[in-house]
Amino acid sequence: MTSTAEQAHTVDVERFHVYDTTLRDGAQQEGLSLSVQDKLAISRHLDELGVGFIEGGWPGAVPKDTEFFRRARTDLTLKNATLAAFGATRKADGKAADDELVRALVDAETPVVTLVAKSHVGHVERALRTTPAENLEMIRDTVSFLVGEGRRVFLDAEHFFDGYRLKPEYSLEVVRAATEAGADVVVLCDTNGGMLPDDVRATVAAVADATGARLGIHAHNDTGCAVANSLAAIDAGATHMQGTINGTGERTGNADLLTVVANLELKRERQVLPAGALRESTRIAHAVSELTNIVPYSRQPYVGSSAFAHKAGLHASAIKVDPDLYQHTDPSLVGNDMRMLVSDMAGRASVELKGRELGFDLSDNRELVGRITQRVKELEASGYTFEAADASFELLLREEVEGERTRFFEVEAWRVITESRPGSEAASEATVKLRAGGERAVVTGEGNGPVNALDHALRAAIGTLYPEIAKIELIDFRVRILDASHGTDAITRVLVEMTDGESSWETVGIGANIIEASWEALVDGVTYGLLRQGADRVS
Ligand SMILES: CC(=O)SCCNC(=O)CCNC(=O)[C@H](O)C(C)(C)COP(=O)(O)OP(=O)(O)OC[C@H]1O[C@@H](n2cnc3c(N)ncnc32)[C@H](O)[C@@H]1OP(=O)(O)O
Ligand SMILES: CC(=O)C(=O)O
Repeated sequence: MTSTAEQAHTVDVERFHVYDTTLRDGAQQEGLSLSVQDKLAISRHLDELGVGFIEGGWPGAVPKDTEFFRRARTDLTLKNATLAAFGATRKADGKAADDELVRALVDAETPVVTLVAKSHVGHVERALRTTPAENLEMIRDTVSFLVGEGRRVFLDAEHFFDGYRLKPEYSLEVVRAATEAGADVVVLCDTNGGMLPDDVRATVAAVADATGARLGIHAHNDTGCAVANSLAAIDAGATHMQGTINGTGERTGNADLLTVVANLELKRERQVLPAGALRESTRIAHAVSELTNIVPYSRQPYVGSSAFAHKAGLHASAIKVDPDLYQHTDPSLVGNDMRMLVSDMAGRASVELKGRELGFDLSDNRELVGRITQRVKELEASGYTFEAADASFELLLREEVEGERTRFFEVEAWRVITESRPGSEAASEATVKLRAGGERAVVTGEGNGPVNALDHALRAAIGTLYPEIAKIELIDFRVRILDASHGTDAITRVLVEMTDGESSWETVGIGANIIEASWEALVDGVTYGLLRQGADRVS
């Protein structure tokens, strides 16, 4: 079952196990439901990242997981990772060989089986409702049966840290029983996620000392310390780390594997993934977010879109000298990018760096940069926001650089009416009057709402002159009332997101009237899209 590539990788994988449980514990997150197809796709990403082990699920208990392991045999070719099936020790007072769920683990045909076992005496007595001695027997019997079936066994010692605090001798007995029966690694689990790094470090060191077993760590994030606890355990000698991509998992989640791995490689100088693989982490974090249907967390360490985004003017001015002055590491090492945010907190350096990001060299024009900075501050004070509307900022910047606003058409007027009749849904009709290519157009459009109707009318008015508009699509529309105390009199801010299928951009509009704000954002969005498409201006 081991390919040449696997053998070439064996040394790294064995020295330190990066064990991914996104497909099992990660899928225990509220709201997350993975199909077999999703699991296969995520496995391929995990393999590209170079994790050593992929825990695919619990065969026999969860039908989808049984099917995943069946499909994996034919549909999954792994270069780096080894598949692990997860399950529990046999039931009390039975035999592992006769236990249906244990047999399902064998039937999954994975090289590795990870067994969850009780290691807290209180859980043995109250949750398993058996004796401490029988629990040890369940562990010995199940581990040795699976080893006899040719499986490599890892043992997840559930509630280990709480159990060790209550009755250390019993928890140590569990570690010894598992290793004596043939388990390769005993993974100490902070199942309830209540530990802090000092407890974890001290316990792992004491258990290693008392048993000599190879230890792993499985940390949950209930105290916000899952990553710190994983690192503490590794510092204390654990050589196997379990985590999930983006930290998904039961309750508050598991240790984010990407953060732990980046910390090990970049802060501890311990290579735990194949050379260069860390640079794939941002891409893989986003691919897994997509597959798990979870909006990426922008403030996620290392891989989040805000992880290297800089808003404060003073930060930007230092970054202009050297990015290291305000960044803890080089974003490219994890496949991320530095970004400048332009807002009312920007200074000249922010605008200059943002300009550079957009392809404008403003370095020798202090007066121009100062003017743009001032305009941004004034516009933001009136309700605009440019950090979320890069495209509106670029149009403003071009206006200042080129001395005129980029326009593909001149709007003369627009109007919308919305009609509601009993028994049918309200519908809108918009009229747009504009000039483009030396011609005047007066066009109407219908839609299920006023913005939709305006969008249709605008497209109809310029579609012949600018066929590129067919590629441009409105994909998101967000409205925010800026001064809630004014109720319906308040200023409204609208953010519009558009795409041409290759990339997306956001624009902003404000107004006392929601439709006025929307129209401004819509026109800027279409203008920016035509600019991106390289449309020839004919107005
Ligand atoms: C810490 C973790 O996250 S471990 C992973 C947890 N994951 C899951 O639970 C997801 C999959 N689970 C399932 O599909 C089901 O819960 C099953 C198939 C495992 C069990 O289902 P059921 O038999 O219907 O029982 P239920 O879900 O109520 O679980 C209780 C049974 O599990 C036993 N049990 C609980 N913990 C363990 C354990 N660590 N090892 C072995 N058995 C255990 C209990 O003693 C009880 O057995 P009993 O019915 O013979 O008294
Ligand atoms: C095994 C496991 O998922 C836990 O103890 O949290």
